[in-house]
Amino acid sequence: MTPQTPSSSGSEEAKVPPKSAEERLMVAVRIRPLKSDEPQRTLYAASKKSVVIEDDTDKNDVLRHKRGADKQYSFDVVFSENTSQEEVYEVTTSSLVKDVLNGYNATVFAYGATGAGKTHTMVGDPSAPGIMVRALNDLFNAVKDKQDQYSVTMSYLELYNEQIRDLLNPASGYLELREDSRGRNIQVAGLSEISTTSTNEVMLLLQKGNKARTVEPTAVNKTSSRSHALLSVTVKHSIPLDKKSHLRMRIKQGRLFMIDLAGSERANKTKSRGKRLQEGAHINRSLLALGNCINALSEGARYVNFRDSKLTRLLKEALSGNCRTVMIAHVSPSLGQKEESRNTLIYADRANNISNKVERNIYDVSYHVTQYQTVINELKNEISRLQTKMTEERPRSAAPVRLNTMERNKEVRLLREQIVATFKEQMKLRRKLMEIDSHLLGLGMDAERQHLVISHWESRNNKLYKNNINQSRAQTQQSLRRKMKNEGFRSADNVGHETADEGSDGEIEGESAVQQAWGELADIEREQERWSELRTLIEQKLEDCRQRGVALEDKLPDVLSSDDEREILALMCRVHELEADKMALQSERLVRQHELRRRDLVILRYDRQRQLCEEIITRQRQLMEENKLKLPYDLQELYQIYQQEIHAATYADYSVSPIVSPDKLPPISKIYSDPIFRKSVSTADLSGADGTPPSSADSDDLIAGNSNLGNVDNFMGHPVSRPGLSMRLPPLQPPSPGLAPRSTENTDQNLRRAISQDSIATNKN
Ligand SMILES: Nc1ncnc2c1ncn2[C@@H]1O[C@H](COP(=O)(O)OP(=O)(O)OP(=O)(O)O)[C@@H](O)[C@H]1O
Repeated sequence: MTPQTPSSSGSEEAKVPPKSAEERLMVAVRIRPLKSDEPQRTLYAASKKSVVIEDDTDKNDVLRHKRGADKQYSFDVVFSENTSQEEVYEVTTSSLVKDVLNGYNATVFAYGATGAGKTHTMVGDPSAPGIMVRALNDLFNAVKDKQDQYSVTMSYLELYNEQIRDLLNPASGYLELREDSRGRNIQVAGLSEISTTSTNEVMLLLQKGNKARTVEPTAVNKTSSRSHALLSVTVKHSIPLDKKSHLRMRIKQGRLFMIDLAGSERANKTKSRGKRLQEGAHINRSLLALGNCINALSEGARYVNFRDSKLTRLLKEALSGNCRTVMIAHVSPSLGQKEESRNTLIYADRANNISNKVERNIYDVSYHVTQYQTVINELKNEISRLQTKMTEERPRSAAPVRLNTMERNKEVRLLREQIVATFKEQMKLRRKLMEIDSHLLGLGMDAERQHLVISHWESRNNKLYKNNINQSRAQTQQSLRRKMKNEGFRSADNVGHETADEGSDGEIEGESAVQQAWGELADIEREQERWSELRTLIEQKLEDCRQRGVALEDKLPDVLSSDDEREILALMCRVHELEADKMALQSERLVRQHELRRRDLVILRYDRQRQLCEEIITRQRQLMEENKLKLPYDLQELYQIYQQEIHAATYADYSVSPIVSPDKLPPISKIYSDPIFRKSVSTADLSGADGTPPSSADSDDLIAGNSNLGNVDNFMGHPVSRPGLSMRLPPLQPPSPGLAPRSTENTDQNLRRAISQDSIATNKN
């Protein structure tokens, strides 16, 4: 959603425009129509962006009237009483749906007093469907014809009396809200996430959920929602990064939350007693917590207490995280609801000041050969089991035909659909597992890089890192504490009196690099733990799904009676087989890619060795020339053959004849300055941009994988020389496929620092 221009608030003050990286919460106000039993109006839409609450003092009181006691509030948009459901959806939510398809998170929530029209806006009725129905419809229509690229899951929960219930599976009882130690990643354990791409199915699910919701009549609203309802739809878009195979994918994942809050209420107005009263108290408590959060956020408070209620914990991301959020505040125009309407407008006005940092959720994943092979084997087993069931097993009992043809056909069709559905679900879960494995692999590589930084530092300090990881971690922490203490002492005593024994800048830099590496490593370990847990969960789901499939297949022999039916199921198996074959082909391609990468590495190594030989020969020849040594004939011949070989390989494609005479002993390395040679030797950045022979510093840039870093020869002000090598050597590591989304820049710098420290130490010695 492109946020609308910020409007002035209730106090009519101009607002500071939001920072470019941030997006302000959009606030809309909807006024519901006056009811027949509500004789007097007190509130109206003054324009498309403002609402007026009339002063209810005597209109004949001229003096007071003149003072302009009517209060005007301005918002991003104000919907008057006769605004259609469609318009409300178009203005507030339709753009959010597009955003979600593009990988953004978005939330739209309805806020307001009881009976103000929240459920009408969010759910509506069959003749005037609300936001939830329209958004789901648009989402599913958008992905309808691209089911291979999109996966959509939905969940629907209610928060009733501070208890969470799954509206799609109410039998599951109360569910627990979980979050990590930092209060992030809030999840409802055991909530059903239903995966579907059928609009009809999703509408049925929504209806089912709405029926399960707790609704009771009160004096204010005959169908008062006694709970907060949260509908969540997650859309995952997988885009292949290599055109032919699906081995590397770019994933865009967006989530849309649609929330119908319960309305705040006054017990004397709702005439609530007993259970209703208790519900009202819970509703009010959670809305109060929400109000407090809105207050704190609108004032830019550094600490906002989301922990006061489950509602605020669930809304945390929408109010302060990576999420585009729209609040639709609902008000009644009735004089009898004036206080409630005023309160709603005040909170809506405050919410106008809240902004979120919004970014797209995009990440790349690569699938790996071994993962593919396991999946393919498992798929093949499934298929062969299914085939056995079809061909070998006849109906167990020579059962009389129990059902008529139509019923039987229906049964077979149903069974077939169920088997296909479980198969598809299995494929999806297997892909998910592969994604998780890929991510874990990426994390493992990240961890490896950090270990490398640390082990470099440790080896410089003559410690054996691998045997003493825990000890090393403790030592670094100890040294960090020592350093902090020193710094505290220094700052207290006024900096500028540093003594020589405090170590060189290089040591301090090295130490901070290693400390950073330990920090990164701890983060990576935590993330590894989280992803491993997720893996276990998906594995469990896959096993459940597989069991379901087996149970369905067991029914096959009983229902298949004609050869036609067997034929249809055989075709179905064929489709599955083809799917497995497709995966096998993808895997083969991956194997070939790996092989090519491995060979590239071997070539690079040979090339490096050859360059070293060239350098040695060149220097020897220089020495011979300088000392006027006569070459023995056989050596001369060898030089000649060698030179011809090199030039034949180098110039083959360019038809440039080498003019080199072995008698005059031109240095062989002269060929390095020839651009054609350099081009042919390697496409992997072997030469400097200006055509000069690359330096060892360039080589380090390659090792560190970052050619933008500064010159290592002058790293941290220290001259660093690399004896013996005047030419650039290609990196020994092949470029790793774009696996992990984590940034490696810091690691690279740290690694370079650690390596540079080594050289400094070598030079000093
Ligand atoms: N814009 C509207 N147009 C027509 N009828 C409306 C509109 N808004 C609300 N209503 C009607 O007003 C009544 C109360 O609305 P609704 O149930 O949506 O209120 P609510 O804010 O969800 O209340 P609660 O918090 O008690 O659940 C319903 O009968 C609803 O159909």
